[in-house]
Amino acid sequence: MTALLKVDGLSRYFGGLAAVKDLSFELNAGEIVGLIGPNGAGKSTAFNVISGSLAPSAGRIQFAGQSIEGMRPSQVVRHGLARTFQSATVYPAATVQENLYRGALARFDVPIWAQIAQTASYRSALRKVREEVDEVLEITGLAPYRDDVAGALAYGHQKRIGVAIGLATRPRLLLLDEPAAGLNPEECAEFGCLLKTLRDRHEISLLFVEHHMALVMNTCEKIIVLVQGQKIAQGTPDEVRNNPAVIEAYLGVDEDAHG
Ligand SMILES: Nc1ncnc2c1ncn2[C@@H]1O[C@H](COP(=O)(O)OP(=O)(O)OP(=O)(O)O)[C@@H](O)[C@H]1O
Repeated sequence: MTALLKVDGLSRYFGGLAAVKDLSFELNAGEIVGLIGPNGAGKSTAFNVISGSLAPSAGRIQFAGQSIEGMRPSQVVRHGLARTFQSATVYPAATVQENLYRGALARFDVPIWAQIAQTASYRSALRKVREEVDEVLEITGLAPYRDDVAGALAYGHQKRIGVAIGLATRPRLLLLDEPAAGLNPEECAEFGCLLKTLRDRHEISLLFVEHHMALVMNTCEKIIVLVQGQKIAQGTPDEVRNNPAVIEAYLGVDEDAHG
């Protein structure tokens, strides 16, 4: 099977600090993969480099057989790889629907002046994305809130808008940075269902960073563990859960075991 995403020897330094060091992994089409690790392990940096927000110091990134390292985020999105951010990153004063149009229009190279001037090219792009936005609103359960101002919605819904903006770019792979942060257990379980629906019914592969272990263990078939910028383990939830290096370095050794 050809990998959809292939990360090979990826490093990113900040001065002398190796935030990500020699990271290699593959994600196949249709997989849900979790990237976990303690605070400061390099997860967000890895996301930023893969999605084009940060240039790599070394290494290669292939997406759907094409080299994408060094591309700008807008180019990466057009190749079918989108991401969400830790903060909900919605436009709070815009309606839910307007937020999604911004995501959808990212696929078309319509400059901001053309959007303001409502040129023919902008209106044509809008027509194309209208149905797609409706579909994303349905998938994410946001359809009843389409005309509500995003900033006035509950936090759980705002997090969904972040995901919906990413989906509106019609990605083959969606990178989610801490999608469940701040959600209550019920919202978190619903979120896990949404992720599985995206993969099972809409053929979107997912790579996500998350501290919420129950969500990671219940949703991912493959987990990559980073500690201090380096991959220390990779495997199924059971393999990772039972890996002594992960238990010691990440999950923490049971204090009583020493007593
Ligand atoms: N722009 C930057 N300049 C300098 N150092 C940075 C920068 N971004 C990240 N770092 C450092 O790189 C290391 C990895 O940070 P990163 O945010 O990628 O970790 P993380 O695993 O996402 O952490 P968290 O779970 O807390 O979000 C940390 O030591 C951090 O301080």
